Amino acid sequence: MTGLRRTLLTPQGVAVLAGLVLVALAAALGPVLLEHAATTRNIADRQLPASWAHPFGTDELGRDLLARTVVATRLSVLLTLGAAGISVAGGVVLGVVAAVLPRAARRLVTAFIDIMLSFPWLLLALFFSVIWGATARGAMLAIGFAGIPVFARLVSTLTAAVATTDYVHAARLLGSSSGRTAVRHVLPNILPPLVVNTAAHASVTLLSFAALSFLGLGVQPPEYDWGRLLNEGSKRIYTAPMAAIGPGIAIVLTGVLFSLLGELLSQSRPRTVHAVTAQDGSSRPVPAEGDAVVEVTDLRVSFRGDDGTLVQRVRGVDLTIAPGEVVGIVGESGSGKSVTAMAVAGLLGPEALVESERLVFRGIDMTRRPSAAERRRLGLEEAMIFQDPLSSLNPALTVGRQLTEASETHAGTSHAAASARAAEALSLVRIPDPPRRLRQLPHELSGGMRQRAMIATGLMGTPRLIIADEPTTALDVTVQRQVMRALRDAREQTGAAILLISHDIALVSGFCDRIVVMRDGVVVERLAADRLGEAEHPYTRGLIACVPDMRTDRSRALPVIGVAAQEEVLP
Ligand SMILES: Nc1ncnc2c1ncn2[C@@H]1O[C@H](COP(=O)(O)OP(=O)(O)OP(=O)(O)O)[C@@H](O)[C@H]1O
Repeated sequence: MTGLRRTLLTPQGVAVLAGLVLVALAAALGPVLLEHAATTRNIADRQLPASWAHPFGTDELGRDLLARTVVATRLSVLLTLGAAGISVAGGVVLGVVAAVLPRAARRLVTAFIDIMLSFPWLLLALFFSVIWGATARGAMLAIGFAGIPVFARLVSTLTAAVATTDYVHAARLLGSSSGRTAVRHVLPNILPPLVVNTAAHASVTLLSFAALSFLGLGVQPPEYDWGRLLNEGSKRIYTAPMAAIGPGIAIVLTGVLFSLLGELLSQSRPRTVHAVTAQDGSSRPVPAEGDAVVEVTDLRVSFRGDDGTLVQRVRGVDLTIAPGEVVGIVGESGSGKSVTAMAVAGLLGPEALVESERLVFRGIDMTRRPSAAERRRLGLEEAMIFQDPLSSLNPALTVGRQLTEASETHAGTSHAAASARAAEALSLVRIPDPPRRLRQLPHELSGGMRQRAMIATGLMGTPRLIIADEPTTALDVTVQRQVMRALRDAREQTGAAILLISHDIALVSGFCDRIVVMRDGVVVERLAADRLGEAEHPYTRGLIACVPDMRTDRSRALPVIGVAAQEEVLP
């Protein structure tokens, strides 16, 4: 909102606002104040050229064309808004449906949208106007429907992009239903670009109305809009040019205003973020010791390759995490660390084929769809911290809103109690001035603070497992230390187990109890963190050899992992 206000206070913003106010006044007051001048016939003054008395001249019945142009504002603008509304509403419905349908049906709808888009827009409008007839209503429906494919494509693309973001994954992890996720997380984030495009599209819609009315297919006498006036004036373009230029100016200026409004809205779009969950009680619940938090046996995850064949990316992984244990998964990029963690969290999408002998989180079978009660438990007991804190927080919601969401939803905590808990969680991860930070949007926090806010999100429930997927990769070294300290504090406070994913074996060995080394979808070695020196697998030793220390000869290149593993170039 601040961004919008700032943009509107620029000279361009003020000019656009003033123009829009003028158009709104003409639409509201024109038919009231000028109806008489616009409709009174005066045969003596017929077809006069422009003069001081009649700046746009008069028509063949002696009616003042300036008055008629002003009066026509209302119908022109209403028809434009009506048609744009139809395009947007139809586009949102079709676009969201296209984005959520199963793969085959989605392809069908997308192909239909693509075919519609391949026709020039005005051609579609002409086609529809033949169906609905040459009336003002028919033109509005025709232009509105012709615009639906444009918005359907925009919405399906935006929805698909938002649906794969970390904060939507996080919302799913917190047990948010599809409807709630769409309304709370997807819609607010596709709304700004949608509004921007709607404003820009309105100018095209206005021009299309003018075109249809000009062709005699739109508004019919005795009604008149700017296109109709342009049509009538064009017949006298050589003798009384203002009869056509007058309505033409109205069309162009209003169209430019709509375009500029779209431009201004796009400039003021905030860049955003989102985070957390909670519970009321004053004393922080400590999970009971007992069975393993995570039990994974023979996990296999496959994705379809470009040629349609299934490619196994995780191949037979076994993993057990005890309560409170800190386990690290290390391995080079593409080794399957994240996919393993996402499978544990139940966050892999339908594109992944997950098979396993056993995939259990605290008694919940993660291979099948969880029940409502299990979803609630998962929302409170699992926390996920992704690599990029900016993309893991919903940019459209305040930090406080994101922190309190899960506790209010799943634990039934009151808003006041959840807010107090959120402030407590932020202090716990050492974010100063929690009340102020809770009111801010994610982009107003620094990168390290955002990551710590994500950790605080996990503290709002009763976390049994915190999955941190490369939580410090995007941060500089000092901030990395703060984030790792926050993670350690979180563990001490809650007793939660931690699954830390990283390619940095030094970071993992300093933080974890146990290390699991993955390569090419397979676990190649398991080690106690304090026994790195005893690593046996050449790949693990290669990873260790790549970590520089105080004794490293800086004039020599570090070993390359693959080469180190193959040639066993090891310390
Ligand atoms: N949605 C997906 N569709 C197809 N392939 C995928 C998908 N997600 C992951 N993969 C593939 O699975 C393999 C393992 O990916 P994963 O993200 O687990 O690697 P990683 O070890 O976490 O590496 P990084 O540190 O780069 O994230 C990669 O080859 C990746 O391309």
